[in-house]
Amino acid sequence: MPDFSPREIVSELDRHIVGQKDAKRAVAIALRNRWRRLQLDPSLREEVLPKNILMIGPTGVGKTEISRRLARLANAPFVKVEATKFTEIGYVGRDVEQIVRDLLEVGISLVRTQRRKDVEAKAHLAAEERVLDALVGTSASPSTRDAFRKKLRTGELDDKEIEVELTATAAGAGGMEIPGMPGGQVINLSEMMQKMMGGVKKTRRVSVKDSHDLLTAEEADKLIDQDKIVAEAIGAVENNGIVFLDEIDKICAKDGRDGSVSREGVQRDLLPLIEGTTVSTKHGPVKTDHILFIASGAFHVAKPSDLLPELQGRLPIRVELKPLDKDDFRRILTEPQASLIKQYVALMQTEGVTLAFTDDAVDAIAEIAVHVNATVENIGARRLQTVLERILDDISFSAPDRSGETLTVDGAAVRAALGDLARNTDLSRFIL
Ligand SMILES: Nc1ncnc2c1ncn2[C@@H]1O[C@H](COP(=O)(O)OP(=O)(O)OP(=O)(O)O)[C@@H](O)[C@H]1O
Repeated sequence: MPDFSPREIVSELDRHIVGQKDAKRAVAIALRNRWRRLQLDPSLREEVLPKNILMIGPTGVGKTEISRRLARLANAPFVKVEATKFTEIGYVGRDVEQIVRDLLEVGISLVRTQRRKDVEAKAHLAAEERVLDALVGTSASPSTRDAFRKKLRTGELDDKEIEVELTATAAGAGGMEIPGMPGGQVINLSEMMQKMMGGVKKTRRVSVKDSHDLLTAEEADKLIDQDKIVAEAIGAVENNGIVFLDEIDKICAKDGRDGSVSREGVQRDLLPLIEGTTVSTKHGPVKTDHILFIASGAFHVAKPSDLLPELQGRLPIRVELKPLDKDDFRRILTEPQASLIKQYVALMQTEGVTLAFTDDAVDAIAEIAVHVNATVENIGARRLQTVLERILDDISFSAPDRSGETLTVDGAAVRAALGDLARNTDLSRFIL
């Protein structure tokens, strides 16, 4: 786990998210607390529970984005779940445990990617040998092999087709849940087959270029110990995992009137996960005590105090995210490291088109987004995407024919493209 200070975490989040200082501070402290906890004596470490967070704010103002970026920064397994999903018909109480199983799958693929990277150089060489075997056979003289190796490295042989034997790995292959069996009792057929037959081999015809990634991944998997990956992933989930529970306000009302599952019931089901329980998964038990839960909701109708008292107690840190105004939109368009405008400029660059936006244009886009949010529906910063897409529709379509040109979008162009549309509420309901 990286040992960033709260200040460093906030400044890292600042590179992607505009404003929302309180929320950034809260998640930064939560992350640092996890690092602090891991420095403690093991006996005390078990006692320190995470201070889960309740984010309150309208849609599209950065709640998910802050949590997702935090997870990426911490290299932490992360899942986002809509709490309302569990009010659907057909829901059975223990489905909430699936959250932890999903989190573990995310953790496993995170750890596997890291470990693959660690052995990449070695795996790369081993894969090269296998490509050479396929090209010249195993009995070719060393000088022939070397000659081909050179050609391989310069990419001369990229398009040549070869036959390679690949193992159908258990990795990623789904397990099969047996109806009626308690959750987590899963039979993984491909894993069983592998154990019985020592791996199922399959011959595939692929180009030299494509074979390389496949073989490197396979060689890397041979170099890493799968059991260790699972053990490490369980550790990462238990100590470092983050669950983002969206729409928690929607499970506040006392009872679903439409025959769906009682909302309070869903809160009760969620409670043990947040309080700390052990969930059985096909990879083994996972303890949830130290998983960080970030719950989020608009709380337009229901209030945090409408949640079950036990749940309120488990979400002690409350942060409010502010609605975004025109100035925020202007900054969101331009400041973040991969802001929407930077993305469009880069995309057009691939066509040889130089796209530029004047300050006046950014101003006009922000203004239209605020206007449509106010008159149609407030979807926060997501509105910028629909507005920009509309403005750049023509340019996007004709870009391949305009290679070499510089296209400047100014305020007048924005207003010309959208002014009438934005003023017509009925029309913008469909288009913007
Ligand atoms: N303050 C912000 N700075 C930069 N980008 C933002 C900001 N707020 C929202 N966005 C962008 O808007 C989009 C939606 O934001 P996000 O997913 O965080 O919404 P949210 O607040 O979690 O809403 P919901 O509860 O509906 O999921 C994302 O693409 C995000 O990058």
